[in-house]
Amino acid sequence: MVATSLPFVETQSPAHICPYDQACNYLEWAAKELKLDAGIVEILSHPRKVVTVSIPIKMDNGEVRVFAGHRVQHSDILGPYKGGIRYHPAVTLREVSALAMLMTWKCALLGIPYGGGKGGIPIDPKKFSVGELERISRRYISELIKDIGPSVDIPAPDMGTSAREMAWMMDTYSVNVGHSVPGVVTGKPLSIGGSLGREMATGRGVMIIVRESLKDHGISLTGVRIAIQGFGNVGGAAAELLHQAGAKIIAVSSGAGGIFAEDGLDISAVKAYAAQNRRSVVGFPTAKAISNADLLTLPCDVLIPAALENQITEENVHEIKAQFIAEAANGPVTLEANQVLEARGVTVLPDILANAGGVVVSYLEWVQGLSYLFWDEERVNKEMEYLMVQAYHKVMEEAKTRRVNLRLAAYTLGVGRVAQALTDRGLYP
Ligand SMILES: NC(=O)c1ccc[n+]([C@@H]2O[C@H](COP(=O)([O-])OP(=O)(O)OC[C@H]3O[C@@H](n4cnc5c(N)ncnc54)[C@H](O)[C@@H]3O)[C@@H](O)[C@H]2O)c1
Ligand SMILES: N[C@@H](CCC(=O)O)C(=O)O
Repeated sequence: MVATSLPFVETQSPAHICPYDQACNYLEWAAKELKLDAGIVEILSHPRKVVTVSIPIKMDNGEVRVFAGHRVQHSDILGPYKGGIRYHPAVTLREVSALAMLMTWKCALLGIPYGGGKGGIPIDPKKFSVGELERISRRYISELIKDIGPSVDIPAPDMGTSAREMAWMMDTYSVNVGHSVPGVVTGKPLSIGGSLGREMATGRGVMIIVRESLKDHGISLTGVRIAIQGFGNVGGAAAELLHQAGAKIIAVSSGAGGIFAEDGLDISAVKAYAAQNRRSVVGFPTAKAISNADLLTLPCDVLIPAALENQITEENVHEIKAQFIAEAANGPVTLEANQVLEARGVTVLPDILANAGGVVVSYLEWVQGLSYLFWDEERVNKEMEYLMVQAYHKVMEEAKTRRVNLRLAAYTLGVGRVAQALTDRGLYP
């Protein structure tokens, strides 16, 4: 086992599976296959910088509350740290650290010039007013002014955040440094240098990877039965695009539960319903109610977990009936469950490939901003599709050459690129 202790004191993750240990197990697995030097693995199993700040905020009722805000910078060997900021009650420093590490491998796998980072605040955004969320976001980023920047660390949306928070963060950073710096975050609104196509990008990438994998198995998307856990930025967009491509979306869910329709859901109607119901799909008429746990075990062709990590574990893996699993979320399948699924012949499309469309278009947004030249949506989608399909084929080829499953293939490519760069750069001093 590689050392998985983080250089700070931290309470254990509330989930029984520690996400950071899980991330280190994946790294160790890839390192063994690549026969990496133990020193390289030791370096890569620790984040380069871990920052936790206090965020004191005056609530709407006048009360002062203090929140913790994390930013973990895992590696900048290949370029500036890159990764989203999550607002969710289950956020812990260990979770953010694990997600930062995943970003390093994801960017390396896609061949985009970034390292990996992640941020998070353990709050449920639904329980705060817009004004409170704005003050939290602005104070959080103002505490991180010295740690981020367009060539240092570039945040983006993740669970519980969107273009709105990115605009507040970009503005706060710009005001603090004294001039406008659009490149400090990606996933911004179009009005301040965002990219066309970014909002749907992660879902579009999921659709592309599912389509390519089905194609390799001689299956077309038409009529394929798909269940999707999570109906937010990623799950909602994936549902819409897969539905448009002819697939039958039989179930979707939000945090409080899901909905199921044997003959397929009308995704535009579900979207409209969720928009009116604080982004919840619960209670959608003409569909049956279903729990988030039962959604995962529905008989379907493709299962897309698009919410939290550790959803498919040793406990429920034997009940999973889908033949394809596309990890739209980060880390939804544990290593043990992954091995059981692979042994059963289930195709697991790993997160660092399947959900990379978001960071790819973040990269395209950053490139457009730096060159002061903005593209139409068709061009953005085309460039993203090219990078995603290219990465998909590289993973397939790697899996074939090494005779390993797709997750290990994706990891050997991602980890291998970072390890090579680390070796070439050498260790200072
Ligand atoms: N936003 C991006 O660009 C992006 C890119 C790559 C990967 N991801 C990953 O995709 C996942 C979803 O992110 P998002 O941006 O769509 O977030 P989001 O906040 O827009 O949506 C999250 C969805 O999950 C649901 N949810 C929350 N808690 C849940 C629970 N306990 N069980 C089931 N569902 C629950 C929410 O109701 C919502 O429908 C995360 O793992 C994130 O890291 C996001
Ligand atoms: N949060 C997203 C997007 C990151 C980005 O665009 O920087 C992810 O996990 O990939």
